[in-house]
Amino acid sequence: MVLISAVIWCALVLLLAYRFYLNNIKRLPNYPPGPPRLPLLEDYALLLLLNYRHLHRAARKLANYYHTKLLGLSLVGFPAIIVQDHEIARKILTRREFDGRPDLFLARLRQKEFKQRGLNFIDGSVWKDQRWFFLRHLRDYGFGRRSAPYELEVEDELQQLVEQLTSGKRYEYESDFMQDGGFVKCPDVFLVSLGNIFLQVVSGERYQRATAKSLVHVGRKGLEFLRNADDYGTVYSFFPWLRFVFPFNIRYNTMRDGMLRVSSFLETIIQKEQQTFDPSNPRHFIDVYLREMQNHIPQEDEPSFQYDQLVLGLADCYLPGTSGTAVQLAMVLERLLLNPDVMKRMQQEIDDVVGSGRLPTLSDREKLPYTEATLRECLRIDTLIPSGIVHRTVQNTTIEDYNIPENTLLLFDLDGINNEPKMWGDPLTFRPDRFLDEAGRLVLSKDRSLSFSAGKRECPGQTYTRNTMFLVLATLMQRFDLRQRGSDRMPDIAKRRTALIHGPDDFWIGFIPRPVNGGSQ
Ligand code: HEM
Repeated sequence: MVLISAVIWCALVLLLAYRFYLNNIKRLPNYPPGPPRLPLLEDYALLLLLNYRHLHRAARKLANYYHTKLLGLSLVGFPAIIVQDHEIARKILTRREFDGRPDLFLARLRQKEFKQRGLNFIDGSVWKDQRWFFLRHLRDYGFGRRSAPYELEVEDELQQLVEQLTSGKRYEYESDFMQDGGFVKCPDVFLVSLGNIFLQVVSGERYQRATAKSLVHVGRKGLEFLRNADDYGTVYSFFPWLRFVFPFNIRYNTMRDGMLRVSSFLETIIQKEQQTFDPSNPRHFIDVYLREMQNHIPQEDEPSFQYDQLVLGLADCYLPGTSGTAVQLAMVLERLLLNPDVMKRMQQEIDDVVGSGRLPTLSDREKLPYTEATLRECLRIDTLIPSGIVHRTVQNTTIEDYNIPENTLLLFDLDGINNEPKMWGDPLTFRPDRFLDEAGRLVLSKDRSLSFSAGKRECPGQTYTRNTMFLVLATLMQRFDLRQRGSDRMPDIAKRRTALIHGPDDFWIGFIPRPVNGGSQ
């Protein structure tokens, strides 16, 4: 009897072990190479062990170890593939079966009631409709295209930035990011201008300097989300209940509070506009969306053209347009501190073409190829979103002869691709000239970077971002030299961290006015 029981127990244990092996460790047939699927935190734990500061670099290390450009992992209960190669990434990004998004808890925690809303983390027909509507109608108010009235507003906003940097702090709230001697904290110093430049499109209004405290506050909250989330879903997408457990609740609360503050700020703006809304006379994007909400008959479980979709859709634009772009600009300034010759050459170009009697405009852009090339080099070498935003396969498919099941996650090592030695030769050298020909003309085909991704999910803010960053950078270079505080060290690129975005910790920098008659100092 004892023997029979022992045999039954052994068989049971073996059976359970075999099931565990099949479900958790055995790799899918003909699946890209990678480590075995580990229990609990799966390969996320391995990435944390290899490089918890930069998960995308940990994945690259594993890909090198397995000699593959397509690394097969397992994340949040799904098979996952990390694409390391430029050509393969471009091919995948243009195939429709890779356009889905996974339903991650990280995405849901951004919404008040944990609903899947916004533009970043929805898919299917709702995503197509919403993305189209946002882009189509934001453009009407100047987003990502030439528009004389909008450009005048942007110019006025940048004039205010120049005034602020020249005259120093005036309001109490500015002491958090402005010190005597023209020193300001990055990225905070850009939050008001970038906030206003975006709000002009969506609400037709900008905050005056005296009342712009809320733009700094909400920009900081956005940063808290971007600096605490990560591109692999965070531990909360594996175990959402961890948000109730100390000390995991701290990071969770920071992310959630950050996102909810951004949303509630945008809600305040929407509600203000609702009070004077007239459907026959739309004044800006919010009005156009509110009008569509009135005309739209909601279907069950279909969030198109509903209030909470407007809020999170705007948040998905406001966050990268302010906090994200401010960090990218902060990295531009770091590169210029490290490469003063590049800064001098840009200043010379701007002096020659624009002079100092007016601010640079988008019409000057073609005649400022070195400035444009510098911006492109910054976006390449310092890839803001190193792994992009995770995609999902919507059907069984293949990549490079590997079988890829439906619901596989896809991450793209955009940072690795933008810095591939094979493609760039000397990727770690900051060299804007790589985008110019012998005559100093910009050659767009030389810019094969993927900082904004590609395909149908490509960043819809790309043109808007390039326009805005060009104007900010050209204005700053025309009007100021950069200087560090005596006690500060030169930027150390190796000290940066990667969360959802890559970037430095906050730092201080001095803007020293240049002579107004043009010419470098
Ligand atoms: C330096 C600034 C920016 C960078 C580097 C950047 C980069 C990216 C990347 C890599 C993606 C992922 C694309 C994919 O899934 O394949 C993305 C998506 C997105 N970006 Fe940007 N972005 C920036 C600024 C902006 C701005 C200013 C806006 C809007 C005002 C914006 C709105 C979006 C939206 C809505 C998506 C999701 C698109 C979709 O899922 O269809 N981004 N961005």
